[in-house]
Amino acid sequence: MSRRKLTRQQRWRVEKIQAERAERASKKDERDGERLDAGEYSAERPGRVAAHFGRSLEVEFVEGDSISRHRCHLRANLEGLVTGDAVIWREASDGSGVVVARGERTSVLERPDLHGQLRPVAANIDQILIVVATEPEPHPNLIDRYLVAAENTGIPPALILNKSDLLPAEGGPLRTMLARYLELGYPLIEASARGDNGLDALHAQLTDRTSVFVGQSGVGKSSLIDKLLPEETLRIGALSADTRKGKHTTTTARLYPLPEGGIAGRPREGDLIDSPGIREFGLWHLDERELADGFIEFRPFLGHCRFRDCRHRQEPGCALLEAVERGEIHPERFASFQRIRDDITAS
Ligand SMILES: Nc1nc2c(ncn2[C@@H]2O[C@H](COP(=O)(O)OP(=O)(O)OP(=O)(O)O)[C@@H](O)[C@H]2O)c(=O)[nH]1
Ligand SMILES: [Zn+2]
Repeated sequence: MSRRKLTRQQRWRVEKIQAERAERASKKDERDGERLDAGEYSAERPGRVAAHFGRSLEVEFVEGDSISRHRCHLRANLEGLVTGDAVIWREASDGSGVVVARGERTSVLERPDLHGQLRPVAANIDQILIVVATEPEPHPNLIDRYLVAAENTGIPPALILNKSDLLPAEGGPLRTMLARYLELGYPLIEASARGDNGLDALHAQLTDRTSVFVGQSGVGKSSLIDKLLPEETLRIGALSADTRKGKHTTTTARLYPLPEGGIAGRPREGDLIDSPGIREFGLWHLDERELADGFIEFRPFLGHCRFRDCRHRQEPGCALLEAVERGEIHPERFASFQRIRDDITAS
């Protein structure tokens, strides 16, 4: 494991300590309602939730090229804010603040909590970057699973083929398979966290958007993020080295500004939201209809089967089966759909 990766894991642990501090500070927060009325806060400003710690938040405030972060607490009636949320906040003279309102969400990523209930973990994400590599080789149907999950959130996905330095000269089976997704209209970027191959294309894909990286362990998400974020950005939020080793911690999703070319001090190019929970993004609570709808090339045929409750197995007049026959749906994608359906209906 790389040294920088350890640093990131420590940082996630440090967030827990911050959360505990915030909890202690929250008692003091109760007095702030009175301070608001007494006019001790600035006028209202737009901001974005950069991290969430128990009862307080870190709000990012962008003014021209300068970005500042402010520990904020919430007005009593504001609940359920997540990283990435647009907010209205007011700053106190000591740089802390209070969040007074939440903006509309354009999208939300959810995952199940300990009780299996879906909870939002991040909001206003513009794209899901699905990272794959030749090594580790993707599990069967893995890419389709990620694509379906992404389609279900309404957030556009793009595919990143990392470790392009390991691709055989003739391309190899993974690249051939990925060409199919390009035909379906999904953006595909070949990149390498070793060297600079594809980095320009990756930066272009990230520009003016809020992105998340997902993908199976070992494909190089951390390595790519290390390339995109300068060291000081990665250290945001780390107050001191963690001393409580081995303690289970819940970690918050974090919003990082991406500077142009990954170089500190350059203007912001886009944003990245990352957390272990987001990386494990998957197919939560999908039913068969949502699954079929997640295969974008199936959509024109859905609702056109002879039987309204067609399950697209062997039914006569099945519009999907006919589309496979005519070559309008790739048989591998259809097989993948069937396999995932069998998995989700078996559980
Ligand atoms: N050859 C090559 N190796 C890479 C590349 N990117 C990452 N690696 C290596 O692949 C291994 C896994 O990379 P990570 O960045 O830790 O992968 P990850 O996706 O973050 O894994 P998790 O943190 O477990 O989710 C490391 O040994 C990296 O050095 C690449 O572009 N080319
Ligand atoms: Zn059918």
